[in-house]
Amino acid sequence: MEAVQRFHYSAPCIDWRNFEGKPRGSLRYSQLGRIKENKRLIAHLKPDKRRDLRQRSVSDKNSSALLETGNILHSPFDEELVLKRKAEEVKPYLNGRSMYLVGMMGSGKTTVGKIMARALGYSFFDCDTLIEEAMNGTSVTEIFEHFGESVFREKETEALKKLSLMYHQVVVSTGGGAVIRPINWKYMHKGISIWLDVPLEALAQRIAAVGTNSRPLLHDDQSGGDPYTVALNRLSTIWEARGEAYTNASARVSLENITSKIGYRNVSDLTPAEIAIEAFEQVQCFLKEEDCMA
Ligand SMILES: Nc1ncnc2c1ncn2[C@@H]1O[C@H](COP(=O)(O)OP(=O)(O)OP(=O)(O)O)[C@@H](O)[C@H]1O
Ligand SMILES: O=C(O)C1=C[C@@H](O)[C@@H](O)[C@H](O)C1
Repeated sequence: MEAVQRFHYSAPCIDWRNFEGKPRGSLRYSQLGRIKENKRLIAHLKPDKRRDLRQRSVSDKNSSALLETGNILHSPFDEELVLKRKAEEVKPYLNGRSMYLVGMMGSGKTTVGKIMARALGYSFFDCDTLIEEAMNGTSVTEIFEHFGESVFREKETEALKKLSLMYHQVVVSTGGGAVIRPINWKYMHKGISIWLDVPLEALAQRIAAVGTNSRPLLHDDQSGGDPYTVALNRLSTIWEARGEAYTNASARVSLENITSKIGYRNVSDLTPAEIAIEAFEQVQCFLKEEDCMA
């Protein structure tokens, strides 16, 4: 319990809807002192060393000693507890409403969405998978190739409509482009939409690592650059066209902001569970605002 309290941080509620271009971390931190202290303590550690410490803290019976050296040196076990507790805090105020995760390709909607669903005791759906099932197992890439993007977008809207009308208490990982059609927002606003805002460079790194086979909009056989550069160029073009559409979401989870808040150096140091915890915090902020406006 104590470990939970040490790790606990409160999310600053920000009015990010005054969005101009790509948001960058510029929050007012209520716990700046603690963050600075954390930074000072771990600044000299490389990410793998920090992970090392986290791992050690799980196996070490006296793990509190490690935890006391800074709030960030928590173990996955602590993360689970915080996650569970956050989910329990939020759940009564959701009134069964579903959550829709939006964000660019590779932003972690599926990874984080599954964690959130498990913590809430909700079911999880991946919109791309539902479309593939509705097309008798035809993959997203094949749908794009054989039928074109417009058919895929129609199917995407049908899937979101069905999800929003037929299901409650679900977490949905939407396709990266679900935000571009206003009609889709009509369905997603029946629940709470959460934007996973990840810097393009981090997305390009993840995508370069796994390849673009299942992401037809990122295919680029012409440019011939290395996978990271190709992915970054394609993502930048897509971002230009739809970045602003993500701001329709009820809540924004900025990986850059969490990174500064916890005191990490890179967004790639964040675990999916840490991101899920922040998502619950931002949902709480949204619910409070909603309550004030009612
Ligand atoms: N916090 C994280 N740190 C490092 N890698 C991550 C993180 N979250 C997700 N990933 C990795 O990034 C890749 C994309 O993640 P995921 O499939 O969850 O994203 P997505 O938003 O659902 O993608 P898409 O919309 O393209 O289907 C996966 O290989 C996943 O393991
Ligand atoms: O960003 C996009 O437009 C897409 C993202 C994927 O999840 C798939 O929905 C499809 O590849 C299109």
